[in-house]
Amino acid sequence: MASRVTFIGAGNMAGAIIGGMIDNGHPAAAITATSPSDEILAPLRERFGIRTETDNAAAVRDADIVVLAVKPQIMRDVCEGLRETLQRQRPLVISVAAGLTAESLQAWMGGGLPLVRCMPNTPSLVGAGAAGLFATPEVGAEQRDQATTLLEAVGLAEWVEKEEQLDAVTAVSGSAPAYFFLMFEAMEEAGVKLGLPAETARRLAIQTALGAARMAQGSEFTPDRLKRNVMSPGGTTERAIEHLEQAGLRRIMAEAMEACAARAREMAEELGKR
Ligand SMILES: NC(=O)C1=CN([C@@H]2O[C@H](COP(=O)(O)OP(=O)(O)OC[C@H]3O[C@@H](n4cnc5c(N)ncnc54)[C@H](O)[C@@H]3O)[C@@H](O)[C@H]2O)C=CC1
Ligand SMILES: O=C(O)[C@@H]1CCC=N1
Repeated sequence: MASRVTFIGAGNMAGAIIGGMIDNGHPAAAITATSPSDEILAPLRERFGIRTETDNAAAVRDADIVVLAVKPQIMRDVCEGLRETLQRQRPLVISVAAGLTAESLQAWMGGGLPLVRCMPNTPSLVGAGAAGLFATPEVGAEQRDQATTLLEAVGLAEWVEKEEQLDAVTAVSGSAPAYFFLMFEAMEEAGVKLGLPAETARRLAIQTALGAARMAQGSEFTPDRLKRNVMSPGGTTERAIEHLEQAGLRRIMAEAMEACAARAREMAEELGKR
């Protein structure tokens, strides 16, 4: 029988995982999402046929897995509100919140719960998510498999050994869809300047990213080798790549990703256990 999964919070991230689960055949009747606002829940009910609930505790009562998918800033209130029910029910809890440490989450939930911290991303919606997972000592082998099954249903799931590695995962994949969307915007704008209609430039840029990702995924060649295969000596690509390297693309990426991971650490400090 499929696990009964309750999402506390029904926003972008929960919606993306739910959409991916439904596409992958998880029964809609075994998925519940909560939000204080039925206006948020109605479209999810209509689109996916899942169960919805405005009362968090009621939605947790029959859950095998509870996914905490609210903004980090309200996580403490939400966890404290669920403490009694979670301690009684003892489901596997998966937090997708950036930053918030297992120590804080456990303290707010009353402690000792099987807790997985997960950093997913929104391409989960189309089955192409990339998630990092970290298990606390309370998580048994079967629950680890449950978390793997849930996240693999919507993409790639990679376990990390140390909790702090999740901040790096946030920089590499959690936040990273936005880097590529920014790149699409920039390529479209530049394509328009070069004389293409915006829609044509956008379609070509997106299809090229898809093609490059599919070629690189599982390839026997490194990205560097694949890049060199496009660069004819003295040709056009060489000129573009030289420009990107000289303009400091690698440094810019490193700095942006360090800022991302630093913000996750900062959020853990700001919002952490009190
Ligand atoms: N958006 C993204 O790409 C990613 C987000 N995350 C994490 O996912 C979490 C949620 O982020 P988003 O989905 O982007 O936010 P969002 O703002 O889209 O969704 C939050 C949801 O929580 C609901 N909510 C508010 N108060 C609530 C309460 N008391 N009880 C239950 N539900 C409540 C809201 O109605 C909303 O549906 C965050 O902790 C974030 O760090 C993690 C990875 C990627
Ligand atoms: O921007 C954020 O804080 C969340 C976490 C990773 C992606 N979105």
